[in-house]
This record gives sequence, C-alpha cells and structure tokens, in this order.
Amino acid sequence: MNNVHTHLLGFPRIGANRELKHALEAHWRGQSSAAELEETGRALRARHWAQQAAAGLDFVTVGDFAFYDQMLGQIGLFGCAPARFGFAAGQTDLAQSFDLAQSFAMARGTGGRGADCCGDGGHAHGNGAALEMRKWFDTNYHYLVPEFSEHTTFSLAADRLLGEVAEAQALGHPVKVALVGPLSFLWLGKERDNAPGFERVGLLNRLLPAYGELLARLKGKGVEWVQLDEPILGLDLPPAWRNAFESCYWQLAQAGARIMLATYFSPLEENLGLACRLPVAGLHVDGVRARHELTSISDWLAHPKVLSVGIVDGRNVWRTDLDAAISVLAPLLEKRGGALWLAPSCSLLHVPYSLEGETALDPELRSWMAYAAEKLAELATLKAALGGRLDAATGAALAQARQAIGGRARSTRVHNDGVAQRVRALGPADERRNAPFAQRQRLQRARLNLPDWPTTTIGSFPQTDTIRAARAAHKRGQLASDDYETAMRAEIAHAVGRQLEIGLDVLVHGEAERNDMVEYFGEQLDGFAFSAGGWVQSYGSRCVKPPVIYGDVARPRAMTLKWATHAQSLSERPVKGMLTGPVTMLQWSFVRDDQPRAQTALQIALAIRDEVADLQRAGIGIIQIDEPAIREGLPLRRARWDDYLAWATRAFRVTAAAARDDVQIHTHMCYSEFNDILPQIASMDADVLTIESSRSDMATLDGFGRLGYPNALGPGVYDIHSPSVPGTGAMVRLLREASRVIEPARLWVNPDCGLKTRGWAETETALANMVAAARQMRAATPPVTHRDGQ
Ligand SMILES: Nc1nc2c(c(=O)[nH]1)N[C@@H](CNc1ccc(C(=O)N[C@@H](CCC(=O)N[C@@H](CCC(=O)N[C@@H](CCC(=O)O)C(=O)O)C(=O)O)C(=O)O)cc1)CN2
Ligand code: MET
Ligand SMILES: [Zn+2]
Repeated sequence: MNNVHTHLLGFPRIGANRELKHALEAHWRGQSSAAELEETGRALRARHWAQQAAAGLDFVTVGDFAFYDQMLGQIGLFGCAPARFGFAAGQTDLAQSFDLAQSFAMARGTGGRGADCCGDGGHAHGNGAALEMRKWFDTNYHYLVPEFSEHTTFSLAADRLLGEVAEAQALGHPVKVALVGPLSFLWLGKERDNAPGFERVGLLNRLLPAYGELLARLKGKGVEWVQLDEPILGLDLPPAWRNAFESCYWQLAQAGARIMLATYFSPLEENLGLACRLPVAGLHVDGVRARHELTSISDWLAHPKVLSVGIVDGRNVWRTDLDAAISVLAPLLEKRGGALWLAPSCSLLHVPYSLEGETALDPELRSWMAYAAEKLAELATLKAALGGRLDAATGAALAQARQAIGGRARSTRVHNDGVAQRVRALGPADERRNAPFAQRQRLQRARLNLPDWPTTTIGSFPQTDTIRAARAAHKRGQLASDDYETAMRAEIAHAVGRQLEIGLDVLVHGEAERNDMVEYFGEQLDGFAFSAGGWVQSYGSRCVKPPVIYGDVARPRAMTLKWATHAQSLSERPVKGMLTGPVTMLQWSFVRDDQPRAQTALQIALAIRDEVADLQRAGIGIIQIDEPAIREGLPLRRARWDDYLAWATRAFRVTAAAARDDVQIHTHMCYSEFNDILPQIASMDADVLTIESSRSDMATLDGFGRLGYPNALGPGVYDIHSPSVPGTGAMVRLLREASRVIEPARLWVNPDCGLKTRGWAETETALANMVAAARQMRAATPPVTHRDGQ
C-alpha cells in the first residue's frame, strides 16, 4: 500500500492582489489600526490554508506567515530583540510576543519614521537603527538580520504562533508548523558589540531550551510535525557549525514533536551523511538542485525516517516535467517501502500566486508555466499517479503536462539562430576596451571636463504617486501613449532641472519611465515575457515582478535612447545613460532551465551592448551599466565561484566593450559585501564603480585600498534607505576617510544607491548637502590635474 504525502515548506504571504502590501502601507500612513491589519493577516492565512487543503495537501503549513519578515517573526518568538530597542522584560509583556509596533520598529527603525509613507522605512543609524537587511541565500528576498552578543538571552514568546496554530485547527486543518532551525537562525544573524573571542554558535545552548519548550508546547496542541529549516546544510560550513548539528538535534529530539528537517537551494555534499544521521523523523531535500543526490540520500536515510523530496521547482515558474518526475520518484518510493513525501523544492515565497490572473500572457507561454497554485496542482497529480490512482482527471493532467513540455522543447520561438551565432562568434577583442584605463581616463577627462570630486547620483529619482498613477492609467488604456510620453518627458525635465539647481556635475534622467530596473528592459527584449500580476515579495511591503526569460534574447529596437537624448538636450552637463547589466537582468528574472545561465547572460550582454553603441552614437558620453546583483549571483558553494565569476564578469565586459575609449563606463553595486570578490570586480574594468558603503562606515573601501583597485571609485556617502537627511559634515568625514585609501584623483561623490523610494524634499536637501561636501573637499585638496601631471 503506497503512502504518498504532499506538503509545502512555505506559501507566499503578500496576497494574490498584494493585499498585505496595501494593508501595511495604509497602517504605516496611519490610515488603519493594528486590529485592522491583524484582520487582513488572519484573512490571508485562512485563504492560503484553504488553498492548500483544496489541493489535497496532507497538512497546511503554519508559521510561514509574517507581517514583514519571517526571521523578524522568529526574533519575536525567541525574545532576542537587540537591546537598543528597549523591549526589555517589564517594558512589554514578552509572553504576548512582540506587538506589531515593536516589530515594525525593528524592521524600519525608530524616530521620525512616520513621514515616510512608502513601503520601506528608515534605516537610521544609532539608537533606534533598523535591523540590517540581507539577501536570503541566492534569492532576491531580503530578511532582517538578528543580532547576537554574549549578552543575548532567549525566552519563548509563542502566543502569536500558537494563535495561528489554533486558527488553522479551528478551520479544521491538520497542521505542520514551519520554523527556521536553531543553527540556521544563528548562522544568518550577526555578531554585534562583542567581547573578543565570542562566536554566536556558542549561543546554541541558550537557544535550545526555547526551541525545546516550543516543540513540547506544539505537541501539546496536537501538532504532530514541526518542520525546521536548516538550509545552511547546503553551505561550506566551518567545523564548529557542522559539529554543532548532532548535539543540537539530539537535544531537540527529547521534546517529542516529530521534526522534518528541511534543506534546500543546494546539494548536501559533505553534509549528506550528517543530515541523514541526525535524530529527526524526516528529511526534506531539494529535488531540483540536488537531484543527483536523491538516490544516495535514500540509501543513507534509515527507515522509518521519512524522505520528503522537493520535486517541484520552488525557484522558477516552469511547469514540472511530470513524466520525468515520476521516473525519479517511482524507484525512490519503492526503496522507501511505499512511503514518500512530495513538496516543492523550497518555500513558494519566491514565485507568484497563480496564473489565473495572467490573462495577458501569450497562451502558449502560459501553458509552459506554473506559479504557486499550479505547483500545488502538480503535487496532487504526482501523488495520485504514484499512488496508482490513475483516474480520468489525473490522466488528463499528465497528458496536458506532457503536451506542454513537448511543445516547449520543440518550439521554434525559443530559438533564434542569429543570436546563437553572435554568441559563438564572440572573441577576446569583443570583451576588451581598446586602451587601458589610464589612457581612457585622459581621453575622458579631456572630453568631459569635470571638476575634482565630481558629484553624481545612481540613477533613479523619486517614483512619485503621480508617476505611478500615470503609468497605471496608461496601462489601463486611460492615458494615450503620446500623453504618457509627454508626462514622462516632463518628469525627466523636472529631475534635470532639480539636479542643475542642486549643482550636480554628472546628471541622470531619473528613470521616471521605468516601473523597475529589470522589468523595464525585460518588457522590450525578445525572449522575455512579462506578467501582469506575477508579484513576488522583495522586502516588507515591497514587491517585484520578475520577467520570464523563455527564449533567445535579442533587442528589436533601442530601449532607452529617446529618454537619454531628451535629458541630454536639456543641459550642457553630461547626462549618464542608464542601463541594467546582463548579470542583474538574469539574476532578477525567472530564467530558462533549458540552457546554462552563462549562455543566457551572454545573450543579454549582446542586447545591452547594442544599447551602449546606440547611446554613444547619439553623443552620450557616460554610460552606467548597473550590476547590483553580481555578488548575490554567487553559487552557494565556493567550489563553483570561479566558474560563475568568469562568465558573469565576461558578460559585463562584453556589454561595456562596445564603448569607445572616450566614453566613460560606470557600473554600480549595492546590497553586498564585496571584499571576497574584489579581483573579479576589478576585472570588469569599469571606468567608475559606484558602490554602497556608507552603512559600513567606509569599511568596504579598505579592501579596495588593500587590493590596489585600479580604476575610479564612488563610495556611497549616504544611506538612501533612511529618510533622515545626512549632514555635510558627516559626508566630508566619509570622503576624507575614503581619500586615505584611494587617491582623490580617482574618487567620486555619490549616494549609496538610487533614490526611487525617497521623497523629493529629503532628496533635494540631502543632495545639496552632498554637493556642499564635495566643494569643501575641492577647497581643501590641491587640484588633481596638477598632481598627476596631466
Ligand atoms: N527587480 C528588482 N529587484 C531588486 C531591486 C530592484 O530595484 N528591482 N532593488 C532591491 C530591492 N529594492 C526594491 C525597492 C523598491 C521596490 C519597489 O518600490 N517596488 C514597488 C513596485 C515597483 C513597480 O513595479 N511599480 C510599477 C507598478 C506600480 C503599482 O503597483 N501600480 C499599481 C497602480 C498604481 C496606481 O494606480 O496609482 C498597481 O499595479 O496596482 C510601476 O511603477 O509602474 C512596490 O512594491 O510598490 C522593490 C524592490 C533588490 N532587488
Ligand atoms: C538596486 S541598484 C539601483 C540602480 C538604479 N540605477 C537606481 O538608481 O535605482
Ligand atoms: Zn543600488
């Protein structure tokens, strides 16, 4: 008798129509109460559980919901908020869990945040500084980073979680609770204000009693299974962390609840034996990224432990090849004595809700795809087929999948011979600028005639409600294309005017016409499809709509030219052309799974390269090619870094090398630590690199200095995540620090990142202060041109 179960690791929470986003933003604007927000959360959870039950899952998953972020939720659950928020026992009833105001304070910082009505809040420094945001493994989702010190204590505050369990049970659902496991929770945090020698893995003994107590209480509430996510088992772990697993899980085993240990995003490799040995009731593995390990995992995992296979891709939007899946699963099922759990590979947080709303998608393309809802249906079909229940509906679903998979494989629209040929023909000269940097720098100086300490911004100016409303009206057909274009030209003129008034040296057009830096280009490139409602949470209430790359990429026509030349026509000062680089386009899209990422990256590189050529032909003298995602594209295992970095930096060079020597290429990076990939960043050979650094107090820059980074650098002098306006003095201090590491002749003055989430008032004051800082530096340092003898 086969005993196939289905479950999921986590479900998206923002709502099919981004209900949670709208409710959060209304609450932050003061337009709705905490109770109203709680009610939206409750309704969303109920709806999502109902969907899971309707898809025949054996459990609904509880614990994956969060108003802002799940890691933040766990900071509340285990009572380990940083002391600076002052939520010490006594000030608040810890047993109640954090209330909403407290968790938003940690997410968005405290002090003067009310004015910031937008999705994200501030990340002010000092007392009420928000928790740091970091990318969740190699995804585009940001989590809030827990902070640990030797003073950190943990105390269980489970009311919120237990309340959600009770909600699901009251609705009649069998419940599995999902949490981040103790070792991944500690690993994903950071150490702060520590005595030397302190390592946060040492906090495990303090943390485990809280987990143990929670497991016992869940069991008491009738929760049979608790999923503990330990995705770090797919990383290269230092010995202290690896060694901690066994004792950790032996201790948790005492609590009684059945633990499903969940791994994902990466093969287990040297941790495979360890993961199989741990005293847990079940092990979930990523059947997409670790498919080649499934057989050995099944051999190592002793009965009666349950094997859960993440057979449906939780990171992409393609339909599962169900025939192929069955041929992988059937032998496993036999090995496991007829017992197997099936699931998506990871939480479905990273894919949109349902194809139902995607009426504008080409029907053939749509038939190749599966969002969260369709992935649940795939699980149901697999369960029925493996369970031997080949009823009519299952047969029809299998046939439909077969047809779609076959159609996609044979489709002519996926392949474009011209593109393939162009990629094959790429030679070494196509990825090299003509002259070395020093020579280019002379030519560019002569052409651009910029002052020392040149000031610029990263590209976007505030995306105001007016801009978004105009675009929405245009999309709905209520604003004619000409009128939309006129409105955007006016916005661009406004942005240029403000920049001239502020006194910036290198201008930008402000990106008003872009919904998003990736989606905007995806909408204009062949081989990309874009969705109407395919929203995915990025952080807090902010979402992105990743385009779908389904075929060979080509650029039918110029994408940015008319906006760039319009902006340049308004001023004598140089306006930077603004492009998104090939690696970021790839990383923030749903990608093809029928060819290597490297190949797709080169195709995108050629398309963007053509845009570089068009811009320079039209007289644009500076072109920025943004690559903020280059670091997060790194494979999770170090052994695969070199290969990735080789093709990723090559794709960038192919894009940039279309530029003549007197055209200045900028690139921009943010959101990451760059110290471990500095030589590769240098190999990209951009003339100017603008980089996020103010939050690290310029520490990022030390590495660049030590390495002898050869080209020009614009270390961000103020944090654009905060609505608080930086003072001139603070920026002067940062610039002085920077000039100790990089000689002034190679330094630029700019913010950390784009300004699209900010308002105009704060932006103008902040930039005026930044320009004043640059002028102070000019007054205080001898002119660069004399010093290097040019
Ligand atoms: N793809 C991507 N990934 C990234 C980043 C990025 O910029 N892009 N940056 C980092 C993350 N930072 C981010 C910063 C801001 C937003 C953001 O502001 N998102 C917007 C949506 C942006 C967008 O696509 N806007 C569209 C659609 C806007 C919209 O919601 N329109 C309404 C209608 C509005 C109206 O009627 O007034 C609707 O469709 O319902 C547009 O401008 O056209 C949001 O959540 O609100 C997202 C990520 C890392 N990852
Ligand atoms: C996330 S990097 C953003 C770069 C883009 N040019 C902007 O200014 O918004
Ligand atoms: Zn940026």
